[in-house]
Amino acid sequence: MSTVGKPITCQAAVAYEAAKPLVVEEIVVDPPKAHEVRIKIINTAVCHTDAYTLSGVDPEGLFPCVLGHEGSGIVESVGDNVTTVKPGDHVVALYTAECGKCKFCLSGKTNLCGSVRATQGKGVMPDGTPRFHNKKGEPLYHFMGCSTFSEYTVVADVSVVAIDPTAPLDSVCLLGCGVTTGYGAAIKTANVQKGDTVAVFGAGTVGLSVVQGAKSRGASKIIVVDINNDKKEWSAEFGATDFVNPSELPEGQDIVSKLVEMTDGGLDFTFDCTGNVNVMRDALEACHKGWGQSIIIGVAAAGKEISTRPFQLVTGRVWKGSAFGGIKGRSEMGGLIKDYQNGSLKVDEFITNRRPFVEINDAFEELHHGNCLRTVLSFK
Ligand SMILES: NC(=O)C1=CN([C@@H]2O[C@H](COP(=O)(O)OP(=O)(O)OC[C@H]3O[C@@H](n4cnc5c(N)ncnc54)[C@H](OP(=O)(O)O)[C@@H]3O)[C@@H](O)[C@H]2O)C=CC1
Ligand SMILES: N[C@@H](CCC(=O)N[C@@H](CSC=O)C(=O)NCC(=O)O)C(=O)O
Ligand SMILES: [Zn+2]
Ligand SMILES: [Zn+2]
Repeated sequence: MSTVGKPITCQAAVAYEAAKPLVVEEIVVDPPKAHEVRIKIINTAVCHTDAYTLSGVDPEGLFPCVLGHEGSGIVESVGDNVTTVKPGDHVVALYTAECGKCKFCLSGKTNLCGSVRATQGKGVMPDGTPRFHNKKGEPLYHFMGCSTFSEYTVVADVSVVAIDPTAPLDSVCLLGCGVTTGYGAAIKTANVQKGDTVAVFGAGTVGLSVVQGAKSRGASKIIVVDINNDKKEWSAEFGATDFVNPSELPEGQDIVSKLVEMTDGGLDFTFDCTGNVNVMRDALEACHKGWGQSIIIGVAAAGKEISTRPFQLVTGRVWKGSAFGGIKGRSEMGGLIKDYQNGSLKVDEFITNRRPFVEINDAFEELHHGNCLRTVLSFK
């Protein structure tokens, strides 16, 4: 029986309260309105940002909500005036929308899109209402315009991209965030060039994706900095030339001086992939005087601020940030999928764990373990 135009009751993981386990239960997902798309999610992974928001430190965090933003699936139905995807299309959800028409999209300067960001940050669809409610009839907030921790979700048409149907959904879900973010930060935001020296702080999926982006550009030195030695082997597999554990430096040496010493004065590019503001400072200060650029990717908790001596910038170091790797999801996802399919972009290598969706709380738990990069959850 067709579900088109009808509410769908399905399984989801609801975050009712900060810092509490998700509740796996049946929720009701309303049909898509105009310019909206209802997706049957097939796979979703858990990103550190989901854990960050669940922990309660995200100033935009709202409860109860349906988290999840690294997901792939199949379009179930579309609302009026949707022209870019159709039922049956295989898709990846996009937390960075691309409308192609707003000031941001038309600027040619950024991948940030202004079309749905305001309502996205308030946990509702562009008309100001949610499409989710629980069995008691209580509304549930959306998250990052995606909410992939539900068997069915509704997203804005600008927040979804159709992909090659031969691409395995249980791998390419990672292109919805972690892999794209790190890889794009290296090849787009920083635009690393052959021979450049690079340091990556934090060897999670995002950081290791920076590493593979830097390697693909021919960086001469790629130093991974992580407090967990278990990340050393992975770092080498993704292309790092060196690994430094800052907690194991000899007495009197700090990570900045160590990196400056290793690179004859500092790095061409550094990347923060930890979300720790002290690490962000180290990453900036390890840049080469005159031209080094430090890219902030990590997400820091509410109230945290970055600081450094202005002299660091006066003397030519540049501090910048990167969201979704500077990638425009609807224009550029197809290229990333091709890179994955032709073997030039590693994706499967990040999948350390697989679980049925009902085990989602275990996936959150293992995200905090050094031996896990990504857990991919499957609905069926
Ligand atoms: N800007 C954007 O568009 C995006 C930002 N993010 C953010 O990027 C960051 C990384 O995400 P993800 O890769 O999923 O996260 P992970 O938790 O998998 O990776 C972070 C890594 O940093 C390590 N680490 C923690 N503290 C330090 C430190 N002081 N020095 C060096 N290494 C440290 C962690 O070690 P350990 O394992 O021991 O904890 C871990 O290996 C997060 O803040 C996330 O919210 C994610 C996606 C998109
Ligand atoms: N809600 C947080 C901001 C979180 C944040 O910076 N998100 C990243 C993506 S993290 C993905 O895993 C991002 O792209 N931000 C740009 C945006 O438009 O949200 C807060 O308010 O601090
Ligand atoms: Zn993410
Ligand atoms: Zn736009």
